[in-house]
Amino acid sequence: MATDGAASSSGYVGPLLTDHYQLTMAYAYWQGGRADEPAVFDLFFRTPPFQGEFCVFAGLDDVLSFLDAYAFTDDDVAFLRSGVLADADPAFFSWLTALRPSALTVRALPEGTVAFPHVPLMIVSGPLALVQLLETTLLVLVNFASLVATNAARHRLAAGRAARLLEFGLRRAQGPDGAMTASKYAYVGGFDGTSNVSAGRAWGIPTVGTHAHSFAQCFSSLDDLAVTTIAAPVGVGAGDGGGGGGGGGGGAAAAAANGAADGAARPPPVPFLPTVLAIRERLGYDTKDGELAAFVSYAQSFPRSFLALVDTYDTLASGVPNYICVAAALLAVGYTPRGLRLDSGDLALLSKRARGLLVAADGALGLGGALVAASSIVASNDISESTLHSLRSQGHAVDAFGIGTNLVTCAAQPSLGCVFKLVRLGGAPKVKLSEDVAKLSIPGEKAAYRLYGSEGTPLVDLMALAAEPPPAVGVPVLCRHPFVEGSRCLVRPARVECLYRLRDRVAEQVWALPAEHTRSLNPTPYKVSVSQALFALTHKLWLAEAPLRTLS
Ligand SMILES: Nc1ncnc2c1ncn2[C@@H]1O[C@H](COP(=O)(O)OP(=O)(O)OP(=O)(O)O)[C@@H](O)[C@H]1O
Ligand SMILES: O=P(O)(O)OC[C@H]1O[C@H](OP(=O)(O)OP(=O)(O)O)[C@H](O)[C@@H]1O
Ligand SMILES: O=C(O)c1cccnc1
Ligand SMILES: [Mg+2]
Repeated sequence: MATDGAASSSGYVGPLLTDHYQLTMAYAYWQGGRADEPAVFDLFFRTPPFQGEFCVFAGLDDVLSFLDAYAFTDDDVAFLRSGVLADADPAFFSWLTALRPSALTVRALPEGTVAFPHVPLMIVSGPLALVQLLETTLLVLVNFASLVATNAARHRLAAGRAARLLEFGLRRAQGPDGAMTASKYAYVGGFDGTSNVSAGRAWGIPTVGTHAHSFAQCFSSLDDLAVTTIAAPVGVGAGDGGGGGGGGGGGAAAAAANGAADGAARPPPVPFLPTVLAIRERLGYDTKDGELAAFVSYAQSFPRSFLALVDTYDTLASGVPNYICVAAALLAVGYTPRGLRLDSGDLALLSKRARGLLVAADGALGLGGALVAASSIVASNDISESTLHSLRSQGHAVDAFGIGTNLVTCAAQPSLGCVFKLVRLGGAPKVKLSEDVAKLSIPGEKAAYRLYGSEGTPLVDLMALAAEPPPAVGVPVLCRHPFVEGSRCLVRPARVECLYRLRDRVAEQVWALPAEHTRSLNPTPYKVSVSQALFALTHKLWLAEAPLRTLS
């Protein structure tokens, strides 16, 4: 994904995009002479989202852009002096403006890594007060990005590898920043394109689009057509205007086909409406003229990427037959149509019936399969992960799904609970205690490894102390449940992967996980473990730090 010139989704990202208490703590650390003590914080989640067992780590690109530019400006300082830190020693502000990201070390999973609970997604080391100041910003940059990337990956698992997935959520997202972040990280999570043109510009994500109901509504009869011809196709590959699914990039292609781009000599336009009407006659369709006129008009503008929304009036009685007439006429003229979009009703049933109509018309017109092959069926309308599972189990003929609201708003779970916890200070490991065992933090500066079995599938993630030697291939390593003493196993890895290194794209990783960890209903937990040394340290610290209550 291109990232140049698009440092982050939002203009708000900077040192003041933090919680008030981070600044007050930083001041107190500074005043107490502790600001520069070397500290290590882990950023991790405890519970995977969507009642699943995995999360796709995302947001690193935005985190690194934020850190690269990290510096308090004079304006920032003036604002803090006017309120948040009104009574602070002026020398603190000199310290604050001198802060630079070069004092930090960030170890992180690569963007798009499949991650599991408690294994740090990022480990940030540096002066205590500076790292503390980063907490909220890193969390806001990682939480939603990872949530939406995970949501996208789950939609991908539900739709299957072959389906094209198009993100249509801009109008329904949580504001412009939510929309931009969702478009960006849905792509990281495995979507193929977005309708969001600004995201296309910012990150090079392919943009796609069909048309809305309003376009069909604007035509009442065939008399609404300004012309009845279509530009003659020019050059080779007149019909190949890009990938299937939603139409993309058709405008330039159509302009060129119409001879509008450079004014160069073009062949004269060829008759089109008569061809469309002859096909309608031949197939014996009785369809709405206004809708047909709309499709003809759209095809005239986008002859290489014609994709029609077919449910404005009656999907099977009018929309699909009208699409067939225009698409077959495009084929007759020498273009390749793109497909149709269903946006209401029973999408399994309608997609199969639409495919049936396409097959029948293709046969009746003697097209040898060209109409069927060219015509992608796109479905939209409040599609969710569970709709995709249901459609798959029913059987359907959809080639591409346009998904908005449920994807970008993460309606099934609106937030991810990543946290940022101190695990080491001035050389000493630190824990945070909790009544809830799953909320205990694992102390110390850690390394993490993914251990693979002989079949190439991941078996377990192992956290160890950074100072420990890494596990070796073929050598059994004791993997202990971080919290449950009796739960442990010996793993003889066929492959050992250090998690804080470059990895494959997310799409491959989610499919590589055994299906029991990725199924949508009651998935089996993936094993996350700690080494014997880290287990011993964790439990020693818990005992040392936990107050011993006297009951009387
Ligand atoms: N075969 C199917 N199995 C399961 N869910 C489906 C199936 N077909 C469509 N859906 C889903 O059912 C819901 C249908 O919603 P609703 O009844 O509000 O739409 P509609 O009446 O068909 O269309 P609209 O209200 O946009 O005109 C959508 O979430 C859609 O994705
Ligand atoms: O349903 P989503 O997954 O959010 O996908 C985006 C929706 O946005 C568009 O229409 P819109 O919903 O604005 O109008 P409509 O309901 O009349 O189709 C499109 O036709 C989809 O239905
Ligand atoms: O291009 C489309 O079909 C589209 C784009 C955004 C939202 N709904 C549909
Ligand atoms: Mg809708």
